[in-house]
Amino acid sequence: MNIGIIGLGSIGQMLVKAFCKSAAVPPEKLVVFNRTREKAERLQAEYNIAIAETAQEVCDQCGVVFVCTKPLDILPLLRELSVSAQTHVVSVAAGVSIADLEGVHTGAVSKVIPTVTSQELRGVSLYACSQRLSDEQREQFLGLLSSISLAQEVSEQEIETATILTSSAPGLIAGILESFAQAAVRKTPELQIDLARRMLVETMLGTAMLLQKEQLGFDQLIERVATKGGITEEGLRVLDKTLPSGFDELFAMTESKHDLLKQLVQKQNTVE
Ligand SMILES: NC(=O)C1=CN([C@@H]2O[C@H](COP(=O)(O)OP(=O)(O)OC[C@H]3O[C@@H](n4cnc5c(N)ncnc54)[C@H](O)[C@@H]3O)[C@@H](O)[C@H]2O)C=CC1
Ligand SMILES: O=C(O)[C@@H]1CCC=N1
Repeated sequence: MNIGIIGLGSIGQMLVKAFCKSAAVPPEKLVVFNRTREKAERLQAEYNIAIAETAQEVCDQCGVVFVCTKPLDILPLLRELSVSAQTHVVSVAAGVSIADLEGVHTGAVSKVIPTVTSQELRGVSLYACSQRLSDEQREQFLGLLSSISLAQEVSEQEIETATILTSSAPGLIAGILESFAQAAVRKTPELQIDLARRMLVETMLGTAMLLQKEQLGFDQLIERVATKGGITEEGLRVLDKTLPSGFDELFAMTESKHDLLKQLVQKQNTVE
């Protein structure tokens, strides 16, 4: 069965690369369409995927179609298309619900929140499916997500907060690391910023591996690093003072943005 991808921005491209890297989908069975054809051609040069002339062609040729456009482009695009009820439509958009998707497609629909880290076959794909999926469709869908990530089913109540932890997190972590590196250089200008960044990346990789390989809890790792009466303890005290309120604000602001997006999507449902 062919797998379709409409929209080749960050996430559409990640899916192409990850499905090819994991060998979950033979490249010739990946059928893609992007508004700007050059993006598709660049990917084709590397992966030998098939390029469709239109989004409709993707839907006509594929049993599963990942729609990877921006949230406000999802429903208008699906309304324009004529998609067989046999086709499983998967939206990756934040703020577009299963009910929204069921309103524009008569067949099976799912929602997945992928992460850019799945290009390295790591990270978590959050997903929620409609009741309309057959056992076979569900198994195939899970197989695809599991080939590129840890596939985690979540309720639509959980998905927004979980999105911040899994899908926004690579960007947020990069922001935290940049701030960490900049502060180090402000403190000690002799230290080169690029060296500070490289040190943090290597340290982050090592930290993640240690946590995972030894199945350490965060508290256990802290205990291992923070020598009693030592230096790290002082740093942790500062973080305890400043981070909780910062993260509370982060979740409040991202929730507001999710709410705004959902309102705009709902407006698209009522305009006709
Ligand atoms: N970037 C990320 O890490 C994540 C993004 N998402 C979701 O993925 C979706 C896409 O996000 P990005 O990839 O970051 O955006 P992007 O702006 O990089 O990509 C959107 C792509 O869709 C194409 N496009 C727009 N309308 C189209 C149409 N009618 N037909 C074909 N192609 C069309 C654009 O040319 C562009 O290449 C959003 O809905 C976002 O919520 C979800 C999880 C993570
Ligand atoms: O920032 C965004 O809107 C998308 C959804 C989650 C990650 N990136």
